Amino acid sequence: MGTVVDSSNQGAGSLPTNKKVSVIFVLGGPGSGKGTQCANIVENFGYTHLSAGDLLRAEIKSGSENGTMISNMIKEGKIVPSEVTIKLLQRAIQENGNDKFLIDGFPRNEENRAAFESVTGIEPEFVLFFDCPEEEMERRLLGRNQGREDDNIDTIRKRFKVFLESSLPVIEYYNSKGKVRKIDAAKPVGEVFEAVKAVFAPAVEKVAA
Ligand SMILES: Nc1ncnc2c1ncn2[C@@H]1O[C@H](COP(=O)(O)OP(=O)(O)OP(=O)(O)O)[C@@H](O)[C@H]1O
Ligand SMILES: Nc1ccn([C@@H]2O[C@H](COP(=O)(O)O)[C@@H](O)[C@H]2O)c(=O)n1
Ligand SMILES: [Mg+2]
Repeated sequence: MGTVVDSSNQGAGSLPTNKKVSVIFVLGGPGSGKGTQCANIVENFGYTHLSAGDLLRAEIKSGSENGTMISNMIKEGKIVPSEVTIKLLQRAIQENGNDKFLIDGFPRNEENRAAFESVTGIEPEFVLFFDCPEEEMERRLLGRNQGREDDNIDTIRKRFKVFLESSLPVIEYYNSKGKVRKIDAAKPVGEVFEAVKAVFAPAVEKVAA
């Protein structure tokens, strides 16, 4: 458990200023199936899904002053400064009644990881890592058809490079702390979810016992 302090909400309003939350980071390369499996976990285990990428895309749509910068970074497959993404995550956590969150696609680099920890004081319960070969991820992204501006071959290659150079070291960091639960994400959706369930079920059984 960690505590999210909402400094923009001190002393007034209906949101709690300090909220204890349990967080699981959901990581893996672009197209590894993070969003797909988070939807299954939400349905079966009562977590709230927060996708950092979705929050950034919503921020662009909202007409925010950061919108153009975020949009340019996403088109280039680059990582948006932590300060921006962490504010969006903190707000989403504060505004949600749940206390259990899947944070999908974050932390994406060492700056994300260190800043989130120092700003929120939250350590993840564990990191769910969807491991998938690049050829399979590329095939999935090119077939996704959700109109994402970054699902084109040029940006996909840039995103793979960023994943290898900046995101994998974060997974290695958590692995050195014994926190990574690695899933073979190259299998069909149902089989991947069976492996995910095996990670979540023991925790639920312990609570029920
Ligand atoms: N195990 C799977 N087998 C085949 N296709 C899959 C599998 N999991 C997800 N997909 C499909 O692959 C595409 C990418 O999946 P998804 O959006 O869940 O990935 P993601 O990791 O969230 O990607 P991104 O990092 O780009 O947001 C989607 O079209 C999804 O339906
Ligand atoms: N922590 C993050 C997460 C995402 N981004 C940017 O959004 C793009 C799409 O992310 P998905 O998880 O939805 O694939 C990503 O390529 C980054 O440009 C980010 O900056 N920081
Ligand atoms: Mg996704």
